[in-house]
Amino acid sequence: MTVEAHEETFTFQAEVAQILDLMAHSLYSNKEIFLRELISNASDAIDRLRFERFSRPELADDGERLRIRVAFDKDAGTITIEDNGIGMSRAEVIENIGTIARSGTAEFLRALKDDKRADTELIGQFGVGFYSAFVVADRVVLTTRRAGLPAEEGVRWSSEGRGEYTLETVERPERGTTIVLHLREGEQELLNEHRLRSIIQRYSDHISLPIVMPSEGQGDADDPPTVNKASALWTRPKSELTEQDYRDYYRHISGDFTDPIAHLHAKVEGRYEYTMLLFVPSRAPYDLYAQQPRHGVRLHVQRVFILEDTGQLMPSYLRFVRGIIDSADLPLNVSREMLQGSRALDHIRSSAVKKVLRLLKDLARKEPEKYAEFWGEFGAVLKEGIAEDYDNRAEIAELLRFTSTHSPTQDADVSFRDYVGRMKEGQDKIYYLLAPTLAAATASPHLEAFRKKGIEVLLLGELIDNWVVTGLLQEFDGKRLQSVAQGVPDFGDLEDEAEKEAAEKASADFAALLGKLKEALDGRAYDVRVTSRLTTSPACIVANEADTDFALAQRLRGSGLPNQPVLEINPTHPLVERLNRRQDDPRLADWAHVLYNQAVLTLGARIDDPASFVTRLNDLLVALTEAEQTEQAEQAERAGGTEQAGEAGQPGDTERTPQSAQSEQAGDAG
Ligand SMILES: Nc1ncnc2c1ncn2[C@@H]1O[C@H](COP(=O)(O)OP(=O)(O)OP(=O)(O)O)[C@@H](O)[C@H]1O
Repeated sequence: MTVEAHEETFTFQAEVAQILDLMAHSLYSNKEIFLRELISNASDAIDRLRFERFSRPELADDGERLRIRVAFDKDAGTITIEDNGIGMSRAEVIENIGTIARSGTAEFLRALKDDKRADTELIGQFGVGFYSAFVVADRVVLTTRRAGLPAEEGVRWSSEGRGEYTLETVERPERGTTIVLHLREGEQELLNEHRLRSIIQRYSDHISLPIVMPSEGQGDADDPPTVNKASALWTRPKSELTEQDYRDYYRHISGDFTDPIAHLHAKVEGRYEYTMLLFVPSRAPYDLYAQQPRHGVRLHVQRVFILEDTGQLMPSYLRFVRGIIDSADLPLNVSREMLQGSRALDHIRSSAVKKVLRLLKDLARKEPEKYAEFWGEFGAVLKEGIAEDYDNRAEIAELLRFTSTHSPTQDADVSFRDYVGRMKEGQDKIYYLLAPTLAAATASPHLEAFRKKGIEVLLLGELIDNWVVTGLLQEFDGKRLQSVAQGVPDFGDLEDEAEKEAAEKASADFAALLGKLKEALDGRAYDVRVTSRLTTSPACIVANEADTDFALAQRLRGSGLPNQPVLEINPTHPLVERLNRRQDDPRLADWAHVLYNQAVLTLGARIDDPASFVTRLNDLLVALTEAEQTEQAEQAERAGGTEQAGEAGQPGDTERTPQSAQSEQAGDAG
C-alpha cells in the first residue's frame, strides 16, 4: 500500500537557521565528529526503545538484533546512518529536528561567539548534535517511523540546510531512523571504508550496541561485520581499559570535549550489586546554574539504559558529576516513581555520594593544582552541600576552600584544616568575615586589629557562604566560627592585660561622647560604642550580637544594613579624639553622620540619603578650608614681614603627620 504523499515545507526558526549556516560555513576543525553525533543519537534511540518495551507490550522484543548500521555509496556520494530504535512520529520530527530551537541552541550560539575557535567540539554539549550533519553534507534526508505506529505513518524530512525543510508522509515498514548524508563537494574522501571504520573506532568504540558496516560493494546480503567493541565499557575489567577509553566514554555521555579531571570506576558486590562509572568534569557546563540543570548520571539496570537522573542518583550539590550507575537489583521495568523510596537505590545513592566525596578528597591531597582547578569551576556548587547534605557535612567541610587574610592572591586556597593547623597559640576560634564581595571583604576595616595581631581571617564573599557558616552550626572540628563583624570582638587570650585596660579606660573616657553621637544619629544606630578592632579607620559598623551575621550579609546585597547596626568608633583616631575633646562642637551632628555613613559605605552597603551625606561632608570641608585660610592670615599677621609670611604660607610643620595636621585643622574648623 502506498500512502498519499503529504508534503509540506517549513521554515527553520531563526536560531536554527543560524546554526545550520555556521555548520556549513564556519566549522572546520574535526569535521568527522558528525559521525560520532549521529551514532550517539542512534544509540540513544535504541536505548529508548528498550526502555519503552518494559511498559508497552506491543513493542515486545521481535527477535531482531538491535544495531546501528553505517554504509556509504561512492557513486551516489552518500553516507547512511541507520538504527532500529524508537524512531519519531511526524510531530516529534517537527519538534526535535528543526522548527523549534532546542534549549541549548541559544547557549551554543553564544559559546561559539565567545570561543573564537568556532569549534565543532562545542556541538556535543548543547544538544544540537544532529545539525552537525551539515558540516559535511549539503543535503540531509532523514526517514523515520516511530515504534508502534503503522507502516504508513513514516516521515521523510529533508533539507539543504538553508532556510527551510520539507516533511512528507511515507511508507516505512521497519521502525527506526535512517539518515542519508549527501556529501558536499570536497568531502568525498570520507567515502572510504577504511576511513569510516577508523572514525567509528576512534569516537564510538565505547557504544555498547554493535555498529555494523558492510564492506565495500557487499551490501547487506551477508551479515555485515561489527566495527566497534560493542560491550558496555563499565562492565569490562578495569585492567583492560585505558585512560583513553575512559576519556572517550566521558565525551560520549557528556558531550564535553575537554577531558574529565577525575573518574572512578567501581564494582560493588554484597547486599546490593552495582557498578558505577562516574566522572568529575574539568569545566562547568553552561546550565550549571540554570533553573533546572541537567543531572549527569544515567541509571542502567542490567546494562539497559533506564533513565537520566533528575536528582535520584546524585544530590543537587553534585549535579556536575557525569556517568552511569548500573544496578543488578532494580527491576527492569522500574519507573521514576518506583525509585522513590527504593531501598536499593537509597543504598546506591549514598554509596555513590561517599565515593565521589572521597575521590575529591584524594584529588585535593594528591593533586592540589587540579583540585584548585576543580574548585574554581564547581566550588560554589559543592558549598551547597553543607546545607543540603547533613550526613556528609563533615566530609564536605574538609573539601571547602576560601581566601583568607593570609592568602597571597585572591585565589581560594585555604581549607578549614589549613586554618586550624596554623591558629595562633591561645586562639580558640576560626574567624571569618562575610561581605558582599571579596574586594569589600579584603578592604574591610573590621580586619584591622586582626591584621595587626597577625590573626588569620577567612574572607567569605559569596552568597552561598552565609549557608556554609550557618550550616556548619558555627563549628569546625570543635572550633567555633566567629564573625569579625558581629558583637564585641573577643580576642580571648590573644589580648594582653594592657590592651584590656586601655579598652576599659577608653569606654569610660568616651561615655559622654557616645551618648551624644547616638542621639545625633537619631535611631539609625542601634548602639554606639568604642572598639579596639580598628587601628587606622575612625569607625565601622557591626551587627549586634543578637542579630545574625547571615541576615547582615543577605541584607548587604539588598538595601544594606543589619537589623541592629552598631556604630563602633576608634578612640585612638585623631578625628575621634578631637570630637571627644570638643563635644560642644556645633557641627557634632554632622560629624556623627559622616562617621556613620562612611562606615556604611565601607560595608559595601547603601546609605539612606546620599545627597544629605554629601552636603554634610562638603560643609565640613568648606569649614575646614575657611579655618585654614584664617589661620594662615593670622600667622602672616603675627610674623609681620613678607619673608615670614611666605614661610607661613606652606601649610603644616614638618613634624606633624598629614593625618594629625588634618585633624588639628579640622579641629579649628569647629
Ligand atoms: N536516530 C534518532 N532516532 C530518534 N530520535 C532522534 C534520532 N536522532 C535525533 N533524534 C531526536 O532529535 C533530538 C535532537 O537531536 P540532537 O542530536 O540535535 O540533540 P540531542 O541528541 O538531544 O542532544 P545531545 O547531542 O546533547 O545528546 C534528540 O533529542 C532526539 O529526540
